[in-house]
Amino acid sequence: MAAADHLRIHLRGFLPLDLCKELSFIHRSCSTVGYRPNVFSTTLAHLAATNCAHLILPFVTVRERLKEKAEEFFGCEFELFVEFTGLISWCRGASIGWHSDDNRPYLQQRDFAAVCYLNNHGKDFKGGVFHFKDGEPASIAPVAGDVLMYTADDRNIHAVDEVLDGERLTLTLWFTRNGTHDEDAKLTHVLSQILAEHVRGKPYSFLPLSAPDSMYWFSDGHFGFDVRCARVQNLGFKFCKSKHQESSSFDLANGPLELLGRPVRLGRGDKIFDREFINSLHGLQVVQFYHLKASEFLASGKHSEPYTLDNEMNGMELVLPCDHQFAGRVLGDFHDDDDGDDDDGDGIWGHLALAVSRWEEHMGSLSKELLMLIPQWVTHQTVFRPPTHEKLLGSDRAPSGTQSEGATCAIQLGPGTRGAL
Ligand SMILES: O=C(O)CCC(=O)C(=O)O
Ligand SMILES: [Fe+2]
Repeated sequence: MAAADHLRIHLRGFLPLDLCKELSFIHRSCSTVGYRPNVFSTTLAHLAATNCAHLILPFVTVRERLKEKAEEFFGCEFELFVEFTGLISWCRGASIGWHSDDNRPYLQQRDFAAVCYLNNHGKDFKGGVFHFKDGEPASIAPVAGDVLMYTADDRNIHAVDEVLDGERLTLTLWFTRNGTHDEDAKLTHVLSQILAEHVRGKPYSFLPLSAPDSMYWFSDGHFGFDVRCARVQNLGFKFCKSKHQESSSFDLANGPLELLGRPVRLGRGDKIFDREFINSLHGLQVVQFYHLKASEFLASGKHSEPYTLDNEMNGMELVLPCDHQFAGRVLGDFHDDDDGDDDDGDGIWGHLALAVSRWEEHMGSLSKELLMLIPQWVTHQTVFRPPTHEKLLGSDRAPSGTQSEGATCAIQLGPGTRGAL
């Protein structure tokens, strides 16, 4: 079958909804301001650079399945490399006019694209419909779990309508025949360094490391916000000072946003959750994990872990130059009908306490899995899921080709660690 025979395919329900949600969790916990106006992105290289290499694991199986599907459909078995993998979200105002995906000199290696939709047009965002200039299907309104694959050349000129409200989220991959642009070679190089440090006595830590503050700063030239603050705010929380912080003793050479790289606590209303997070990204990941898991916590009947609250909010909220109204306009108000959480305060704090320990367990188990896999990945210069590894991990990974990839969330290998293995 020649590639010319098949230019594009719309695959419905290719990604399980659990995986869509887990990838959304990763994006909302780790994204930085993206490469174009009104866009946020989370690349695998960024995850590796910010102590979050273990969060590459939920991508591995779907990445392999997408590459296999592209090779089969476009008739180029064993010829393709993944050139780029990223979570990309477009917020209000983002759009792209008619283009092909190889339309710049530095993009000419791109042969095929796979765009996986992680949320729904109409429900999670308005606008953002995809159009091909010629041929069928002509227009695609994103549905969570659907994938669009197409050749990256000018036989697939396409455009995306402006996003009018909410945040439109995709997992986007490009494939190439050119091995010098192999993303896996770059990733395995970085991961081998991480493993070498771990072995040499700097134990792998799953506590996130902040990138420079400028990477989280979103601005339209007049107003601005820090995306870490905005995403915590969007779920009803705010960053508060650490209990031990004497702000006067800080030398904030680069301004108040520096406080987001230091220990923080989480507040809601007039109460502070009395737990220190190593930095704002750590707090943000736990809040997003709480949101991801709230309905599961309710259904399991496990509602709470012990927690204490500090009622002294006065003067404790971090004063940052974030325009929350602007952030609300850009990112939209977050609605998720099935998070299962009502707004009664006690339930929220109990669930947050539960999320803290479950987050540690989950990240601890992903980190162990990553450290086990890196040697094989480095040997083969490929990021892959060895079949024997699935068996070792037990029954929570169904065979590929079924609704299976979301299962990484279910793995729990034991009690929480303290962030370093
Ligand atoms: O997100 C989409 O539907 C397509 C985006 C696109 O065309 C691109 O990033 O080149
Ligand atoms: Fe495109």
